[in-house]
Amino acid sequence: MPSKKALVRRPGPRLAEGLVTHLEREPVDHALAVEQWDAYVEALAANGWETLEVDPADECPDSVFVEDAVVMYRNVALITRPGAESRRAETAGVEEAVARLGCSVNWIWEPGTLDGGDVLKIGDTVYVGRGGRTNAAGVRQLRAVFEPLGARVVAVPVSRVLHLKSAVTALPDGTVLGHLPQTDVPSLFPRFLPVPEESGAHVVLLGGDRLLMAASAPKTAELLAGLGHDPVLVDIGEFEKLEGCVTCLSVRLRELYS
Ligand SMILES: NC(=O)NCCC[C@H](N)C(=O)O
Repeated sequence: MPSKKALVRRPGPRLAEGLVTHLEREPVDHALAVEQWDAYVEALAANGWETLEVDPADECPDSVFVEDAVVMYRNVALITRPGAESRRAETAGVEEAVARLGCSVNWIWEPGTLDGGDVLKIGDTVYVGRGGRTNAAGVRQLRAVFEPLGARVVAVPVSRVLHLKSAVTALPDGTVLGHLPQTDVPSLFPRFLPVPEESGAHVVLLGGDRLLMAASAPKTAELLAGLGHDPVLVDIGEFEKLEGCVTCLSVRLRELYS
């Protein structure tokens, strides 16, 4: 039976200093961010996910974006080496959390860099964005860890946004959702559905027809509802100011052995 656990990490006190690369910096309201994070975690729980808090990494402003620190394939964890130096200390607590859950653990090593936000899994195909945070050595190391387990790793150029999953994610049937102006090479994906909003490209599969999406993408939510999906909207505006998306605030663990 598939597990439904999700790792999350509470926003740290330095959140407002988080990195911005493709956006103008805007002030972050810390109290509102914490409220939005609570509501995000609550939405996961309300949809049957047991949420597990990773120990804080309070010296790292971006630690709330927990998905960048680990990539899961089945019950195998690949601890990343984040492309931004200020994020490297985030991985220790995540490594501890996945090890405690019984995952086998692998690592990206120097000179490789890889952010979890650059990895999109659709069945056994693992798309990896090669861009500002993930380098060629990181792609090679990811391939070496996951291909022997049966994954097919497809590297995808990313130049217009922070991470591959800032541009595209996928529906339960494998259709890739993307906002065309942000997607370098849409033809790399076998089924591609353009969406009308940048944040509409980000969905977290909650199970069944349910899709967790940002409240900032109402037109895409309507489009997807019209196609028989069930969008669950959460306001993550304070995290969007730091280039965060619904995907990056959790790591879902669906294939743990227990
Ligand atoms: N996977 C993600 O989309 N992560 C968002 C990370 C945002 C953070 N401010 C960063 O620049 O690393």
